[in-house]
Amino acid sequence: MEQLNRSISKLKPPTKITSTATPSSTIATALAVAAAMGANENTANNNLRNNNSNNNTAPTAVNWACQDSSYYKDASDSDSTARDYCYPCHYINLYSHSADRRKDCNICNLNKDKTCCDTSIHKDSAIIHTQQQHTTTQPLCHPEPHTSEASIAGNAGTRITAPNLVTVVPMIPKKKKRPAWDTKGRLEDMEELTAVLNEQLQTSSHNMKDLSSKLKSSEDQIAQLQSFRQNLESKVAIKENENRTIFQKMQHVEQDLQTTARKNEEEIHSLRMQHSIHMDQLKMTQTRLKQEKDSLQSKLQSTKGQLESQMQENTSLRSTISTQSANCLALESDNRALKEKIQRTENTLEQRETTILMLERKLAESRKSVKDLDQRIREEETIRRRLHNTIQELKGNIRVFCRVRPVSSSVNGSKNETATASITYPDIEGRQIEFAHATETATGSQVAKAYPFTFDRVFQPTSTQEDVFEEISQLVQSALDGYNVCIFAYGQTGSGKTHTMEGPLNASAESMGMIPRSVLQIYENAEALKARGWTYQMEGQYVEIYNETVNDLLGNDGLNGAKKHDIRHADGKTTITDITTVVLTSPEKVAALLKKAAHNRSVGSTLMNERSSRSHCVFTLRLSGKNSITDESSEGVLNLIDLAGSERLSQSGAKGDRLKETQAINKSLSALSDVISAIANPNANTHVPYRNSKLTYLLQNSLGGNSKTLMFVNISPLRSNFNETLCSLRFATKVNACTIGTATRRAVSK
Ligand SMILES: Nc1ncnc2c1ncn2[C@@H]1O[C@H](COP(=O)(O)OP(=O)(O)OP(=O)(O)O)[C@@H](O)[C@H]1O
Repeated sequence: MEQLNRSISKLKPPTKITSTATPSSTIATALAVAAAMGANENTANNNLRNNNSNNNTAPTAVNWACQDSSYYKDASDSDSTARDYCYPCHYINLYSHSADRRKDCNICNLNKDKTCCDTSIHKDSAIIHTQQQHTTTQPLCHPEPHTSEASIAGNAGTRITAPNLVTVVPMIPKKKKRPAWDTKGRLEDMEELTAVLNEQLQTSSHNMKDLSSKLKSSEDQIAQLQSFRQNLESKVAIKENENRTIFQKMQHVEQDLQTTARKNEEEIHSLRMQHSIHMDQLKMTQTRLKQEKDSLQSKLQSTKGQLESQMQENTSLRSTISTQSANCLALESDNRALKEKIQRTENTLEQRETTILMLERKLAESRKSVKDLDQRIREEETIRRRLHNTIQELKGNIRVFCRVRPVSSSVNGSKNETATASITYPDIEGRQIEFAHATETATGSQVAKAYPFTFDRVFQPTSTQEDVFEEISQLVQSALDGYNVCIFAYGQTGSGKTHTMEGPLNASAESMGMIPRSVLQIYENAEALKARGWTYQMEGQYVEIYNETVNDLLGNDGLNGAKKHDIRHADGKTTITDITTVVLTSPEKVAALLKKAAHNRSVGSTLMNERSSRSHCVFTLRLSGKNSITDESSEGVLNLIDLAGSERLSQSGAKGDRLKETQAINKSLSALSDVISAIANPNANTHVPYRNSKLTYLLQNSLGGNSKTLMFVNISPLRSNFNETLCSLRFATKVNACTIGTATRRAVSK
């Protein structure tokens, strides 16, 4: 059986039905063959019974379908796809092998829920289940043809009747074999057998008739089936056409698909490229993000640390807040107390406001009186200036101060050279100085002789720059008031003229000379006078007279007559051509000016000290004042002069250029002496020889009758310098004896 099943399952399903044999004809043929071959009737009967019993297993389920269930899908088959057709007979397995659902009817293409042309085809699910079981458990093709209940679509009304297979063939009784000698008995058995066989023959004839009629009906059925087959073939042809069309369509679709696939491949390729680029970018981004992540993590760590510290701080702040809350309560109570206090204060304030109003009235009155007082001060300022001038006049318009320089610690030499002269200061007012010097008489004996001198002021070696300036500050004030003031230092080389007028290089506040101190005082006084309506403009010039040549110490052209400068006088004013004039707006600017002058003097000669002692230096400060209240104006000039050393030619032993220098110096100093003598002469018609030297010509307006002049005579305390000191003191006495006219103020009152 299994072998048969396997061989059947190997059969390829035919596309067309080629055999017209039906299952019923197969059965009849089987019976006929069995009979013809004299096969044991028991075997034939058993086959029939088996078939009947098989038929009984699923009598209804197989009525409408091919009974050769071996062509149907066995449940155990690995191919799980259910077959729709019985391929050999082309009958239709209407049902799916799935037990829980029914497929569409393959004949009418309608499912059970719709009306089929032959409703008998469709069975309920229970029957299908039975069919299922039958199909899976019955491998052989059922001998039964389609039942009378079954019908084929397209052949509705034609029913195929099942053959009657229950006609029983009489059985041949079994008898004991008779011995050979029992001829009668054997004859009787033969007769009996003949009767049975006759009966069987009759029955078989009868069956033959039935079978013939059955054959006829089967042939009808075959005819029906053939027409059904033709019907199906035409359907198949239509389907094949449809298949071809579908196939062509499929080819088109395939081509389209291939084109699309190529396009897709290209797209995929470009997408892959993009993808790789994106991947690279993503990797870079990933790296960057990783770095950012790392930095963020480190930041997070630090932030966590900060957070923790802030939390700690928070905790401490909370405790502070609780403390502060307590303090706040205390403060609130204080606040209440303060409010009460404020209320009391406000009351007091109101009283004070009344007082303030009263005071404001008084203030207005006071302001008026202050204004009056200011007016009086201005008037008194004018009076002060007049009185100041009167005092200066009383002191004398030409005054002489003597200053003895201290013995320098750096002085080296023999004992005679470093020995100091015998100097005394007899009066307590500080106006007298007396030298005691031993002189040889005609007899050769040594006689001590006294040389007393009296000046307006004598400064001892211990006197400071401040002491000296205190005495001349009144004259400086006169320049601010609009007078011409001339202060010059006279004396031998090294007697301290430059120290007195300028001070040492890089001087401190204490060691500053008369020039910087005068400028500072002028600035201070000018500032103070601003309150009284005075504003001043200051201009500075610094020139050197060397060998009767005027050099500009503030210019950039160098010295030694690089540029020729002429002295001019006009309208009581002295000017020098091509000279540098610096507007002085602050004391610092004056300091810079002095520094530049010192630099120019130093570059003028490699032997700076030599040159400085051989030239006259004149610093001129012009002061133009204007009073915006009184509309007054004033123009004063302050000349501060460091004269060249006054060595006597006979004693200096100079030769060559030094001789020429000394001659020029002596000439100019002698001219100065002559000018002062002429000015001091009471005869008004006396000629004043200003033009005899560049120095006197330059100082013409400062030495004249309308100026205030102060001469420092600087002397050395050394005995070795006694003769020169004596000469200087005698010249100073001569100057001091002069009485020059009253100085006039260059002021305009409008
Ligand atoms: N009153 C003083 N106190 C301290 N030192 C002084 C005083 N007078 C002069 N000297 C010092 O004596 C030296 C010479 O002084 P200074 O150069 O002022 O003399 P001078 O008369 O200007 O000489 P020259 O005619 O050569 O220019 C300087 O070193 C200076 O510091």
